[in-house]
Amino acid sequence: MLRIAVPNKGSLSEPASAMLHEAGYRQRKDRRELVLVDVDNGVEFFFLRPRDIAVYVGSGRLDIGITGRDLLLDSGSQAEEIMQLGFAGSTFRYATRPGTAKDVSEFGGMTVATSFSGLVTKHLADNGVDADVVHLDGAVETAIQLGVAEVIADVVETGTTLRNAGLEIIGEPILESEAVVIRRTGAPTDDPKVQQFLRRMQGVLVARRYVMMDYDIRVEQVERAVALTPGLESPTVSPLHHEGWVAVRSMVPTKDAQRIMDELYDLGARAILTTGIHACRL
Ligand SMILES: Nc1ncnc2c1ncn2[C@@H]1O[C@H](COP(=O)(O)OP(=O)(O)OP(=O)(O)O)[C@@H](O)[C@H]1O
Ligand SMILES: O=P(O)(O)OC[C@H]1O[C@H](OP(=O)(O)OP(=O)(O)O)[C@H](O)[C@@H]1O
Ligand SMILES: [Mg+2]
Repeated sequence: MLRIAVPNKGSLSEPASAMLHEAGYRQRKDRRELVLVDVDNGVEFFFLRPRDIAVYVGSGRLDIGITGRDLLLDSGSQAEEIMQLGFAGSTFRYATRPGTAKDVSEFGGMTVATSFSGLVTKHLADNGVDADVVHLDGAVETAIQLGVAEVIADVVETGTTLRNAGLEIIGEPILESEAVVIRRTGAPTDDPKVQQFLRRMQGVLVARRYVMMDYDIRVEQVERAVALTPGLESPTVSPLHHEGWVAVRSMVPTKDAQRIMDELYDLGARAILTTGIHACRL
């Protein structure tokens, strides 16, 4: 059985389970369930703290896991990213009270509070900055107000939490993070069970990002039309009973679908339809 670590709480938990469910796997109904065996799909899910997932996978006890890139790098585990999942997107950044420092190079002698001390210690060292790092479990924004640190390093999504704490972002992002699939560093890449899992997850991403578009168009315009809807490989073009017309079927990115429909209409296409994709294997 393939053994997979899934976040049991926090920002990663619900979207990860939703994606696994869309990929056809059983998911827990009760948040207190710790292990779930999906016999039909040959998979065993372990619901673990997001922060611990890289440790389990890095130790080789579990085959793969879903976690955040920031948590993976912070852990220092022998695990590597093998797929990006497109949710829990955030940046990891320094922040201070206005006027404290303009750049990481000015943090020397200061104290930096963070829940990601592995990541921050490495980043400061890489930049040749001699600052103290104090590890806190969460709500690190408050550390400055309470005098524990002059600088914090934390996850920033909208920036609202920082603004509410009267803090400003300093310098470039330390990293850009999102949910990722990880495995033990150097594990064999050709394990068929892992490959099948990745294809299923890829199928969910494609189903979420693309719609199927169908339209009818005059033969003379078909080259210009398919330039707008090239599809992933090549569009299907079929003859219509009505002579001089063809039907075209192609996948298009959901975010571009309305614009493409307008442009196809202007080219003379008619009966332009989009339909959702529920699942796919590329
Ligand atoms: N506001 C957010 N937007 C996007 N991603 C986030 C946000 N907060 C945390 N994350 C991501 O979630 C992961 C952290 O997981 P964790 O469950 O520890 O944090 P959390 O969602 O803040 O939960 P907790 O309630 O335990 O603090 C990291 O990969 C982080 O980048
Ligand atoms: O930029 P924003 O959109 O405001 O989001 C970022 C905030 O979200 C997370 O906090 P969370 O609410 O999980 O609290 P925590 O600090 O206890 O983890 C993160 O730690 C930041 O504080
Ligand atoms: Mg949090």
